[in-house]
Amino acid sequence: MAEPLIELKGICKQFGGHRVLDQTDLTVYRGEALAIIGPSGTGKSTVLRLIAGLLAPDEGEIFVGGNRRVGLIEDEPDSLHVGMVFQQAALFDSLTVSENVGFSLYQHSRLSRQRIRDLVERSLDMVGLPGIGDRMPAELSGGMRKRVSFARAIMANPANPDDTPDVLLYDEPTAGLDPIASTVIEDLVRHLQIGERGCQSYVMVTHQESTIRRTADRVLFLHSGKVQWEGKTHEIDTTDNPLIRQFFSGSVEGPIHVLG
Ligand SMILES: Nc1ncnc2c1ncn2[C@@H]1O[C@H](COP(=O)(O)OP(=O)(O)OP(=O)(O)O)[C@@H](O)[C@H]1O
Repeated sequence: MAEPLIELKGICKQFGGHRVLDQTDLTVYRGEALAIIGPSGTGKSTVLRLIAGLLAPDEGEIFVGGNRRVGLIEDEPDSLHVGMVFQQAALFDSLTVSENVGFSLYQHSRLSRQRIRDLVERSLDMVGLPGIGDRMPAELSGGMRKRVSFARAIMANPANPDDTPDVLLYDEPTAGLDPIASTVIEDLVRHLQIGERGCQSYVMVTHQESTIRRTADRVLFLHSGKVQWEGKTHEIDTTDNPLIRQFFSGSVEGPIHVLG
């Protein structure tokens, strides 16, 4: 039996009187690649922020590595290192791509500038954007900026192996990317999972079908405040669950109502 890394038990969360999560139970197991999917506004990013300790539940308990979390991550660090890859983070427009990607190492490490530049170039290479380190963010397309943000998010400090997270959270890393750029990121997510010093466990929030199929081993479908379906990724093709059938067919007919 796989070991639970993160457990959400009976979580309720509401915003402005709207209950987004309603007695939600959810477990992330060690070594698994889990996708959380579901219609827009159903609370997927909220779940990631709860897992990350950036948001506190109104009710319920969160266990991280078997320990009950009290408060937010800023109050008390977790016993496990939860890493985040939130690509929406804006780039600094006045810095070059290279300075953006290496920002954290320039600020907080004792590595030489040349070493950081080499690491930055490797990271840019991994997202399929070699040789653009001297450009300014304004010169890039939206999709390129997103990949540069991804390159920044996966920068590791080789002088500090403890940097490797126990679980990584990805919030829509391929949204807005063309199919080929999406494949580059999807392959990279898997590569980061199995690679040397990789992080074996991750939670992926995505709407993109290719990303669900290529990066997840297990899928949770969130709707109306609860996990309504869970299964192995290949089971999304065989289940007769009406929510899954409607979601993957894209039909407006069915139990999921399109938000206006
Ligand atoms: N800080 C907040 N203040 C007010 N409302 C919020 C806040 N965060 C989330 N919400 C609301 O909670 C609901 C769920 O938001 P969330 O971003 O978790 O959904 P999601 O499933 O990730 O959506 P999408 O797929 O569209 O990104 C939405 O109605 C959203 O407007």
